[in-house]
Amino acid sequence: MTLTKLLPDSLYGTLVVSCQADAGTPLAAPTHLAAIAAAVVEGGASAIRTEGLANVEAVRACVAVPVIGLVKTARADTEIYITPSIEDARAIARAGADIIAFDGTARPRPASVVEMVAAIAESGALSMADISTVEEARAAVTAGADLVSTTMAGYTSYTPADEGPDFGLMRALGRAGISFVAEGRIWTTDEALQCFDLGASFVVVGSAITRPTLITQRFARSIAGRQAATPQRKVPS
Ligand SMILES: CC(=O)N[C@H](C=O)[C@@H](O)[C@H](O)[C@H](O)COP(=O)(O)O
Repeated sequence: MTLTKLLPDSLYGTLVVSCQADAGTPLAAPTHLAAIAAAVVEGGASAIRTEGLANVEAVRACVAVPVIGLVKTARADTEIYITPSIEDARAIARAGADIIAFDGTARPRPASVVEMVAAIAESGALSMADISTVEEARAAVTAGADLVSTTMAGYTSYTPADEGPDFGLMRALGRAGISFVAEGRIWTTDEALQCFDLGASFVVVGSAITRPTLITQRFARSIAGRQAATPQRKVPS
């Protein structure tokens, strides 16, 4: 059996960590993201999901685990920003990704899901369709996607943007007999375990592990809220 055929099985029941940083933020450099990737692999991450060609290359060179690659591209002609085109997918494969994540939603798009899956298969990588509904998941599976992930739940105009993971979608995917990866707004270990209880093949956690600005904001806001409700006195001098 080829490595790519074995790959999804090797990730089954594990934690994958997404290492991404928005352009212009302090960690947005391939060396920084590769260092974070190495650190989370030491902590037990079974694979790394990362964005941008230079980051995929740097992470690939730095860790021995599988790399899920994508590019985020803001285009005037489409809402689709996760690996919108066939050329993007080919470039990510050349950068060394084992799995290529792409937008698998039903929105108008430069290349169809069928075309994206075919191009990714041709590149030798596995495809991961980022979906937001059961119908999109079903269409991606029919198109031959190797994995479907709940990544886009809450990020399309027709899905609810809850604070936490979309457990409702996971439950519905399970009921429909569709294998899925749980991704998006998983902030606690309990939430990660609940994803597995609902049938997730593996979970992808990003912000809660690798975005220190967001993690710090959560602590700072929570502490500021408490301070406003019950002000703490200063230690008497
Ligand atoms: C919607 C979208 O563009 N998601 C992106 C996909 O690669 C990333 O920004 C997320 O960090 C990733 O999906 C992990 O999710 P979270 O950071 O919530 O654990």
